[in-house]
Amino acid sequence: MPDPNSIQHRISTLTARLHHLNYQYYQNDISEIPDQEFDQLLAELQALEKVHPELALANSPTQRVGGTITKQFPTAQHKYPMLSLGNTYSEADLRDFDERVRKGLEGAEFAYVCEMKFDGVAMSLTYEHGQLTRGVTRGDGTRGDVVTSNVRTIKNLPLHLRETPAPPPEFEVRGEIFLPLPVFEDLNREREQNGEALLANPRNAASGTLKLQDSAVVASRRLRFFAYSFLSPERNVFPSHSAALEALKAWGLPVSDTWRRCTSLAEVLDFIHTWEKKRFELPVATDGIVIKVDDFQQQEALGFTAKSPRWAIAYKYPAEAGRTRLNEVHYQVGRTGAVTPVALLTPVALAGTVVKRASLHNANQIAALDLRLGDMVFVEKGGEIIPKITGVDLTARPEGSQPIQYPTACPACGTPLLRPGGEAHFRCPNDESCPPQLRARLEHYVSRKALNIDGLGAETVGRFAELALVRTPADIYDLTAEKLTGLERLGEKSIQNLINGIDASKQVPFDRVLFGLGIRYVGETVAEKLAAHYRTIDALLAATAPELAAVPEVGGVIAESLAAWATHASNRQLIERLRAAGVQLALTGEAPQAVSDRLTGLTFVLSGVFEQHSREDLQQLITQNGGKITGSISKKLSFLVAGDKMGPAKREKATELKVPIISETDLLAMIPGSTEPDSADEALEAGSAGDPEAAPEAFPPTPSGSPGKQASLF
Ligand SMILES: NC(=O)c1ccc[n+]([C@@H]2O[C@H](COP(=O)([O-])OP(=O)(O)OC[C@H]3O[C@@H](n4cnc5c(N)ncnc54)[C@H](O)[C@@H]3O)[C@@H](O)[C@H]2O)c1
Ligand SMILES: [Zn+2]
Repeated sequence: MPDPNSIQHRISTLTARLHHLNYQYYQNDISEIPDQEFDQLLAELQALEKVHPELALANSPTQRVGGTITKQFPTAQHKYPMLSLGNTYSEADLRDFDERVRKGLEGAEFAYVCEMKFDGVAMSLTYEHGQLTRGVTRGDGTRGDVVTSNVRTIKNLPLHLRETPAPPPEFEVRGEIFLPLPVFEDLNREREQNGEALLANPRNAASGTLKLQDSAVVASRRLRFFAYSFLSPERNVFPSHSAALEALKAWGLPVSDTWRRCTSLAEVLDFIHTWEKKRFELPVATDGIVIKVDDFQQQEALGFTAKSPRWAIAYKYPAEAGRTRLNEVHYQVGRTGAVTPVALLTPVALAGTVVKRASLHNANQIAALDLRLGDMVFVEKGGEIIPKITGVDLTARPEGSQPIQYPTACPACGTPLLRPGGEAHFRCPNDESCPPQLRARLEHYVSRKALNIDGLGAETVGRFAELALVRTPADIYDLTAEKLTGLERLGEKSIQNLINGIDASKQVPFDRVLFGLGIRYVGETVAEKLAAHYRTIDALLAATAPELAAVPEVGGVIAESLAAWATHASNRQLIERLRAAGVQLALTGEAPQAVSDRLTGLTFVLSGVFEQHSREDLQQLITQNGGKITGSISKKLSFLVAGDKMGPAKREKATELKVPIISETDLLAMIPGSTEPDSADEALEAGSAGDPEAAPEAFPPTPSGSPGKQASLF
């Protein structure tokens, strides 16, 4: 018997991790890991909770639908909860599902309906007397956001239904809102040209669009809808799901005609195999198929778990792999000089998109794969994540090919590259004048989490850099309307907006300015800690490396990097020019700034002694991220954060009330940035499409976001 303490620990770690991933996924439209990995973690938690139900935390992600509601829209209660779907990647699991259904129906005959699983945003629509009256998102499954005016802009969605056969006076339709693939590709092409980060997938794009407040903008985005379920207060309107689908179609609702009624598991598997490749010809992203028991009475007999129906399951297709030729390796230079190799491939269709580039991470990986130009390589792509090369087809290796020689000089400025001991990346040390480094630093300076200059996005500042209008952040403050007049694509209004934005950025607090300087390893959290500790840039730059290293959260590596930065004359000069421009280089007020609202709606009790942070620091972290500290343990409490030497009474009470008990590490895991070594910079440099910055202006990763991908179904 394994140690129950370690199981309890694993359960609480998994719980916190999954809560965090759900938050990122539904609120911010960010997938930190591929779906398949997420599903594995969830399956592990389910398995542990099954064996140790007494250790399961209240609120467990195995019991809850992932999304929540936002503050931007009115909300409404769902008449019938909008649940999730159990899912699997294996045919063996489908056999088990079939077995369970068979048992549940006690040998009665039954049929399935197989449908494509559209990868968009779940929507509940109400029709009254044939008129569309309401559109509500899944939200937390019980309540959702009322987004009727946005939904009304969807062109293939009828506002009035056809009357034959007569629709019931009131009913609900559920379905998926999505962005057609060609529209998505257009959008990304545009973004690429503008130098903006690409949207990871059509689901993010659809979800971001639906969260917009301005329906006119939503209308311009060409969203579409597919209906896949019918619900009504009147029972027995239809005998079966398939009959309902036909009626929906007759009323004029868009129903994808890809569905099929299957009378055996063999037919279901055949459907799965048929669509495995063919689905990429559809104009909509799909990530699997949904299998539902057809007969409504049988559905009712089978019922639901807390989270999903027992009469349906989703089969998800595994990450797509392909084989194509490696033509070239391109070397990108990032903000801190790190050189990232990117493979340029003969275009290959993979997971519904055309893949032309794949990440190679670093020189070690090229060597490990023994890659050669002209090789046929295997490329893999999960739903979201940037494609990667997983191997070489040695049988197709061109004759006389030579291992790829990693460059010894910077591809942009020619400076010999360095590879400090132990690091994976080669670096261009010419941080003072290597053009891509300068440009990336400017982009970082104006980015949302740094100075967030209105009217001056990454794309514009990049253009200014190319035109030699700006070289360093200080040059931004020398821009004037005269200097900008006459530039292409920059009207009078934009110029005024930009100048106002630059002016407003002088009010941005010191910690964000410090972050904006783009000093290696000084990420958001470290910048905050340093600003809080030293209060002024002068005090900070006067500190020695050992002094810096003594600040909580600031390790030796960060300290060395900062101290080295401070010794450069050009950096000192930059600071003086920013000072002269009026940029905040010292903390002013006392009140701690909100950093995020990742913990909004959550309450915490801290108890015991903590290892990594003082209790005060943890309290501050929680409040800065929107959470609340309360004194006593009640049923409503979201989490008890247990430190060393926590009193047994507290633990007992929390256990009794089923309040999840989490560790300091679990808490920190919910607040990204609080634990990461700030070399997360490296990941950003690679320009990943999974990058948190991937959804800027046009698709705000809404601070108080709304559910992205949602499950509905009934
Ligand atoms: N990568 C991550 O970090 C991360 C985090 C959270 C969730 N996820 C992914 O999201 C999934 C869970 O999301 P979910 O709860 O929204 O469930 P889901 O997406 O797996 O399944 C339910 C959804 O399928 C949709 N759907 C599409 N076609 C349908 C059809 N024909 N019939 C019925 N429903 C149909 C519905 O909108 C419903 O919302 C997980 O399986 C995981 O892969 C990933
Ligand atoms: Zn260089």
